[in-house]
Amino acid sequence: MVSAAMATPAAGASVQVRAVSHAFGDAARRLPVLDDVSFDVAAGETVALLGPSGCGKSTLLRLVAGLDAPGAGRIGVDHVRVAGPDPSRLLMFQDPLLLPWRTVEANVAYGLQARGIRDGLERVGRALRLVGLGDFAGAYPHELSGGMAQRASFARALVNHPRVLLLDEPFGKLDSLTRMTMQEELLALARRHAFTTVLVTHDVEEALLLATRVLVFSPRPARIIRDIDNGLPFPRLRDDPAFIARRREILIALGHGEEFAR
Ligand SMILES: Nc1ncnc2c1ncn2[C@@H]1O[C@H](COP(=O)(O)OP(=O)(O)OP(=O)(O)O)[C@@H](O)[C@H]1O
Repeated sequence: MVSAAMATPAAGASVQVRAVSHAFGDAARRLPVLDDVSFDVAAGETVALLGPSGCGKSTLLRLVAGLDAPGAGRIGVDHVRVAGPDPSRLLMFQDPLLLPWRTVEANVAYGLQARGIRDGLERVGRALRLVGLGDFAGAYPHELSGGMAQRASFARALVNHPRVLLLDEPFGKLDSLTRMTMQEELLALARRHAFTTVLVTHDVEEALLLATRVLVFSPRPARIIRDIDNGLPFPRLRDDPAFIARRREILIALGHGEEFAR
């Protein structure tokens, strides 16, 4: 569980996505994936990206991470053009991607060691306690449950003091109860440390529980078809009529018929 006493010195950065278009392939077999996408994420805000499978959400996240450059348009963080990956902008996937031959502590320390950061182990200990894995520093990934492995992956991100966390369906492989716990923990972490979060999810409820704003994308090539300000107060309750109404609005925007949107 998340410890209230811990603090990381990260503060969120703002993100600017301006007229971004992107395609894969060559002139003969061109696959347009993003079509003139523009949005801003304020520092500390959590924005959820929802859209049909294969529309281009992960591609957009990779562009914000700086892993690829957009075909057209511009991506900025704190109004500085993104020119490549940076530890302050971290991408986390559905799969925790832990190295099986390293302990949890060594997995979390990996990026810091590579960058030669001296107080690395202290930072690792803090991050592990923050995600409730303080007693599992010496464990190997095969000794962890799915939820614990994803927590270790979170710790590996937090230890870098990220300013922007880019989450690509981070809870997609977890059972529904672990998923709920992890959602609550992410919410607590994001609110306490004020890092900026861009969350790709297929789960409308997850988007509404966590995000301050929900962007709904069209089928590929992805365009923003709805930008929903999710001003629901915390704690957000799934059975709150306002929550249900917003969920219905999003499902209809995603093209689901009235009968399935209830
Ligand atoms: N490196 C690549 N080379 C060629 N095509 C790619 C590449 N990466 C993604 N694509 C294609 O781009 C489109 C968008 O993929 P992307 O993974 O961004 O979608 P997504 O919205 O995240 O999908 P899902 O919700 O199913 O994860 C898909 O048609 C995919 O096949």
